[in-house]
Amino acid sequence: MSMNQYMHPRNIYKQPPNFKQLALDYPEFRKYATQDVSGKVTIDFKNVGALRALTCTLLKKDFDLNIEIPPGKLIPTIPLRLNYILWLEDLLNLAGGPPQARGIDIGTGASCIYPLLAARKSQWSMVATEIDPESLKCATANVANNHLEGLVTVMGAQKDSLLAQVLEKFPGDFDFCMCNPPFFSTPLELHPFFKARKVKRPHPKNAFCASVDEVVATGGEVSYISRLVEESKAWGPRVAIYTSMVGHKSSLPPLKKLIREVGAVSFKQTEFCQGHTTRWGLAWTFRDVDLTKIPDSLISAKQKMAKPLLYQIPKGEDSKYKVSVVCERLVGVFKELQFDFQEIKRVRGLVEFVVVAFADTWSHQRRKRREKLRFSDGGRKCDNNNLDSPERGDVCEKLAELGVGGSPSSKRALEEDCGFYNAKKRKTESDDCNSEKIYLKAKISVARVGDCIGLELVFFEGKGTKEALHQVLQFIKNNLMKD
Ligand SMILES: C[S@@+](CC[C@H](N)C(=O)[O-])C[C@H]1O[C@@H](n2cnc3c(N)ncnc32)[C@H](O)[C@@H]1O
Repeated sequence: MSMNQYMHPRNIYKQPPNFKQLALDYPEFRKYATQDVSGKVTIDFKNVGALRALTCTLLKKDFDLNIEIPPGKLIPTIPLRLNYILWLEDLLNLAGGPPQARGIDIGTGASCIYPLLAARKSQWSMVATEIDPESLKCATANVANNHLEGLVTVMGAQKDSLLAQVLEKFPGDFDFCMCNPPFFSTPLELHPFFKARKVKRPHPKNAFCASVDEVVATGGEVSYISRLVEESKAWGPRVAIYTSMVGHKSSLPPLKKLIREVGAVSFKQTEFCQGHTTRWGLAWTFRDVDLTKIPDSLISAKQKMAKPLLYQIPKGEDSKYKVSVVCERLVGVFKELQFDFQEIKRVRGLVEFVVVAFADTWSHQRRKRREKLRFSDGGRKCDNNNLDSPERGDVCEKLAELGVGGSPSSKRALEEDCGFYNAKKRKTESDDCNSEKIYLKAKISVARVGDCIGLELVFFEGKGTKEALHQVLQFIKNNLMKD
């Protein structure tokens, strides 16, 4: 499935480029364009020349940038690169940075894509580093050809350092740093067999268009970005927001752990989607900025489609095992937790509520309950819902299929994508805005499925993140049907 719909909301390539028009307007692109019997114009994505022409043409058409990419060097996909720049814009707005930000691009490549886009699109001033002499030469030429030397400085770099060489050479603070690291640890990983790591995952559709040195580094991206995180610890607030792209989902947990360990104040994770490719972005800061506060409207549709939490209410006495009784008790729980709540739908076998919490009113109660259990029940976990029961699986599956109350159809699990860590909470003007005060907003539905009753909880927004919803579900499990 193409994931263009999940691109950043401001990405102009959410609407795919019109290849027919590109072929009419740009002779270099036309060379690679073919028309099928239905009149549809396309290119061969396995042809490196066609990919290079597409990238150069889009840069020319949409950003008035003229770039050269030598044979064998990485050809950047523009929609994905633009996703990263737009996310940086959001982060910088959050940090109250100046409109003309000052940034560092680590490993800019022959195209110098990020600094050129940043300078042309947003007038940011950029220092770009590169270790490969040929790429360095080409990046410098690309900047000059576009008359952007006033905003972009390209500098040769040493392999053993990522940030130090820039921060030692250029005084003053930077608003951000960015990095598209070499994702792989060995050239073997570039083989299509390894790239299609999962049975269900299709083989890459595009030609491989980079040199091995550009995309392979000892230890792969985890080691590379870990170096960046370690270096960021040394430079702390000299750079307002440190960021990196991440190529593999499996790299996120160790990196987030390290970000926590080096004492970042807050961090944020995002997804960059384009075509059949998903990449991730990590941002962290040592300044007093809460990166988790990216406004909801800017979170991609995919992130909003959080996987709902499902729970089958264990069967008890017949007279109490009714949707109406469960709802009554649920309302009791909402009141106990001081939720603002509203019933938004009631049809046969289905009731939906929207609930809003302005503080965590459940954690203490969980602790007290756990303690009570430890003494009364020998520490056995009180979860009368048998997680291994096949029946439970069926009901949850059914609930998910039903998409109770229009819940998201996507079943892809989403990771916790932000953290508060040591956030030094400071009252700001925006704290007075109501939505900023929301700790948790969610939809909670009660539905009958066959002869069972299930709950579905969907996270909407709130500082408590999805973690808070997990905790609320746990509270409901522990309290809903108790007498
Ligand atoms: C995956 S490429 C990214 C190129 C470009 N930023 C892009 O997104 O298309 C990684 C680049 O980082 C460069 N590189 C690797 N280690 C580096 C280091 N320590 N300092 C600066 N550049 C480095 C490589 O030569 C390569 O050009």
